[in-house]
Amino acid sequence: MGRLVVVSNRVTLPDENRAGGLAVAVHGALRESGGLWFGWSGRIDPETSGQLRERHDGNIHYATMDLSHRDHADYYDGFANRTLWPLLHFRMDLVDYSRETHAGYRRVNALFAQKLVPLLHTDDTIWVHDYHLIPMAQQLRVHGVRCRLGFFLHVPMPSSDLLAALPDHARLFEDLSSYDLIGFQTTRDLERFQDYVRLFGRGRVIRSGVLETYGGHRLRAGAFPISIDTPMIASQAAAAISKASVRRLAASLSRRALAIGVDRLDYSKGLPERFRAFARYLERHPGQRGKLTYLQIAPVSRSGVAEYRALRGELEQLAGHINGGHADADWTPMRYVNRNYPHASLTGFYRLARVGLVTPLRDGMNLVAKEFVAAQDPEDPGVLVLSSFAGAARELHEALIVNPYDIDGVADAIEMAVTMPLAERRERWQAMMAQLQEHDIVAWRRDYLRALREG
Ligand SMILES: O=P(O)(O)OC[C@H]1O[C@H](O[C@H]2O[C@H](CO)[C@@H](O)[C@H](O)[C@H]2O)[C@H](O)[C@@H](O)[C@@H]1O
Ligand SMILES: O=c1ccn([C@@H]2O[C@H](COP(=O)(O)OP(=O)(O)O)[C@@H](O)[C@H]2O)c(=O)[nH]1
Repeated sequence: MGRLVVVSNRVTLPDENRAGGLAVAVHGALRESGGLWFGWSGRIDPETSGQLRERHDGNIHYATMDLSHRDHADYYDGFANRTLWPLLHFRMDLVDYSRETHAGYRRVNALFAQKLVPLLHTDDTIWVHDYHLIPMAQQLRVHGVRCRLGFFLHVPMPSSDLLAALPDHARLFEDLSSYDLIGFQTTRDLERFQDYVRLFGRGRVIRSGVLETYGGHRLRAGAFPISIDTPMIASQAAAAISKASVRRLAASLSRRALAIGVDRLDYSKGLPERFRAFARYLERHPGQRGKLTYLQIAPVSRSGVAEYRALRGELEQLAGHINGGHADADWTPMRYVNRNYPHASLTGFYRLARVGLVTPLRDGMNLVAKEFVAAQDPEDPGVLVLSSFAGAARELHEALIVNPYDIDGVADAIEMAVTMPLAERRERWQAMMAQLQEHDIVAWRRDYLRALREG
């Protein structure tokens, strides 16, 4: 069997610590099988842009490239994160389309393909990740690459009417037909894509999972829910309890219960709504006053995009307002932190928490939801409050499933989580943990690559 070559916008180099589920999951998959990981280094440097940097660590070969200011502005901040990201998260109101950034997106995809081709072997299996790189396969085919080529979309696939509102949508989605297999997070995403192919994409759904595009090309598509390294997170969390950062957090709570949220600072994560729901919980349940501290970790993300900067300002105001209105001399209801924490500390924080708050307005999967469950103490597990609009809700049925737009409903779910009897907490946790033990990161990688290689 040939090598695995992973291509993603962002490559996380050894010893780098960056928030983001894709990097965590891809790294886990590559560590297991070995192979090449190719993509952007995360650096913008006009002097070195376009130059390939290579490095080996264990069984992983890393090849990365810096970007120029213009490429970064057009491709990453522009078309990927100001056009595709809001579109794919059902936020038509935030979509900003320009032909210039669209051209930049195609230019960087072509550049990536050109740099990757000399590194390829004929029997490689190439696995391209996410919305940044939709045209990548088509570009590689132009260079004569005949390897099996798969694509995985980490974010939601929205309703077909939204996709069809994108100028030049047919060209973009026809580019997908150069892949052999397209993977989605959930069957809902797959179904919505099939609707698009039938209604607007000038193609045919031969049967679920087998499509014929305009021009008669056949390709396969399927749902492959991404997951976590469940046993690793469980043992990391148990060990993390003795880490200094985790002990300090535990001591600072003065025996109060902890609610935790961990999200990139992104409008898809529903943070303003969550903050309001926490305030509503304090108002609707005065008997709970002083019993729960809410820690929100929200590392800054995509700060080159105006909407993200505006969100940061809004959250600072809201957090200040909530604490100003509800704090006591000896208790601050919420702690709001923009730092990025290493995974090992986070798993210890999750284990300390009675409540995990995962309430995105839309999310492809949300690995934090899964990590929170895997990190719990089996004898005294915490409760997950989970948005029905996260991909993870398709699997974690025993969480308290909420509609993140229903502020009263989320407030009451927080109260229910805090007061839930131990027997019910254990029952819910065991069911979710069993799911995560069976469907872990190894299964995700195995199922996807088997489908890609065998198809
Ligand atoms: O690279 P960034 O721009 O800093 O963003 C980080 C990642 O965010 C998104 O993650 C998605 O993938 C997760 C794993 O499948 C999934 O759980 C989550 O729901 C998605 O939002 C983005 O799709 C990635 O490309 C970014 O690397
Ligand atoms: O300070 C932080 C915040 C988040 N994460 C990790 O970033 C990932 C976030 O993935 P998720 O799927 O929840 O959302 P995304 O950010 O990819 O949209 C998870 O593995 C988190 O543990 C981290 O390592 N440090």
